[in-house]
Amino acid sequence: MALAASLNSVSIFFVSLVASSVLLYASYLILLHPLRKYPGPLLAKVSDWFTGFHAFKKDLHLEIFQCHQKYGPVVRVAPDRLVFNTVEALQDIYQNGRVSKAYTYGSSVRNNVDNVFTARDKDIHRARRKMIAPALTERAAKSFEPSLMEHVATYLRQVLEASKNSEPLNMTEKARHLALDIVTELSFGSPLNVQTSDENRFVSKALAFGLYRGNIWHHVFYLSRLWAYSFLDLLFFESREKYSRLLDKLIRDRVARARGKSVWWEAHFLVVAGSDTTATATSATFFYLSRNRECYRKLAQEVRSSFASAAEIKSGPQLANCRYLRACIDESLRMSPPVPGALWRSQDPDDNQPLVIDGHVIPKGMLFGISSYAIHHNEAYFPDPFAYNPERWLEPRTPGKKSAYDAFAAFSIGPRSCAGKAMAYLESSLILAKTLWYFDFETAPSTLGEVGAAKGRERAGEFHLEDIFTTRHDGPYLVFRPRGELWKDLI
Ligand code: HEM
Repeated sequence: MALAASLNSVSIFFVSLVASSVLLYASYLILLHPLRKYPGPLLAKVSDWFTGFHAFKKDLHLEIFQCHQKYGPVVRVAPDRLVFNTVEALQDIYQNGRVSKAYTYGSSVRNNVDNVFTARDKDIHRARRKMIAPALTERAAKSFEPSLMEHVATYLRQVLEASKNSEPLNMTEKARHLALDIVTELSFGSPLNVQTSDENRFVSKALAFGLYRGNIWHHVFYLSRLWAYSFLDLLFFESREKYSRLLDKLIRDRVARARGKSVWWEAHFLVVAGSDTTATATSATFFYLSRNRECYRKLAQEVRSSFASAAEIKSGPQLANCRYLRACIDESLRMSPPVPGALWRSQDPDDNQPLVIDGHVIPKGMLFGISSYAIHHNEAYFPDPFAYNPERWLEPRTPGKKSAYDAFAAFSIGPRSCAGKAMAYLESSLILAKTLWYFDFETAPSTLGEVGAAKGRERAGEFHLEDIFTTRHDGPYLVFRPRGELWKDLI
């Protein structure tokens, strides 16, 4: 009896100790922490689980947008993290030699080998970027173009086949397969052929799972160091291991001898970086064009009057002169950015001068970033931000006024911005221009036509994205009609 009573008081003592420590720590985070003056949700001030939970729900980009609406241009979204939403902050963060990628990128490092994406050290990053740069310059994109065209032709033949009996096509699926074939050919010199065979289609799922898990770790970093890592790996071991073996084989055949070498990780990263991102850009553009018929008509007119034949649709001055095409792609990237969340950064560890971001002195050790989705919907830079309006990209610059281009962050900016931008624009321009050359298209009838439109939100005109660092999405389902006899080129 006496033992039970003393055990009871010991447990009460420990529970009270834990509860008061938690309370004390929460009070410190709210009242005394260096970021205490910044507004934000209460849970965010005391725990990483605010962003962690939304990363888990895949809606963190929407939540950050809502936070800016509610709290203003600087919001505390975790005990040690601030998100900004201005052009000044975009420059101060990403064009700043005193700022590095945050430690959270370490959660994507495998076997202690950094790649161009994870490297935080500037010298290591420079070396990695130099390694991949020759494959991604504008000139390289041009010399890769014949292979790219072959994959686009395969896609066009599939569209033609479906058009014969007005079969609706899911453009997310088409764009994903096409982009994966292109980027694997670019990285390894041989494609996975997912457009024509389903044998390797599991790769897309394996990549998406890795990105989703990594995005949660970016926000609740310690999970990457805990049991969850091995547990989830065990759960998804098979497809990940299958993917690693496939990658091993592709690389062994072409570029390197063994897994674990740095080239293995660079090639792996290029597949991650260049597949779903470009697929999002093209599927989103198809979505917006199918719903904004005036934009569709203008773009079709531009493409059909700029070239005399399909063979002329290739990189060069004629394609570069299709300014409306570029405006449509940029407007889709604005409304539905393929990397929609905050790219976390911190002050260089060896820099001890005060760091100022958009007029705010940032205490050392804090993380900060900008969500492309949020800044792309900031009314100060993009009036009527939920309207698809490619014309905004064609307006002349007004001196002294921030233009759309100043706030465009789809590829990020600065030394860590996208290395594959030229390839991404070439790929999406060719896919869209060639599709509009050969076909007319419209949204599929009935409920299929609604797939892709923002689920459960009031803005049905928006292409719905799930944030997994890059994105997942579905649709739009489109029905194609060949234009005259032009299709005969394709067979
Ligand atoms: C529309 C398509 C694309 C978008 C929107 C996009 C966006 C981005 C963004 C936002 C980053 C910065 C990530 C960060 O700071 O954490 C990035 C980095 C990168 N992207 Fe892309 N990307 C696209 C396509 C591609 C393609 C096709 C490739 C190559 C085949 C590529 C290769 C890379 C590489 C190598 C990096 C790392 C750069 C560095 O850290 O130095 N991307 N991309």
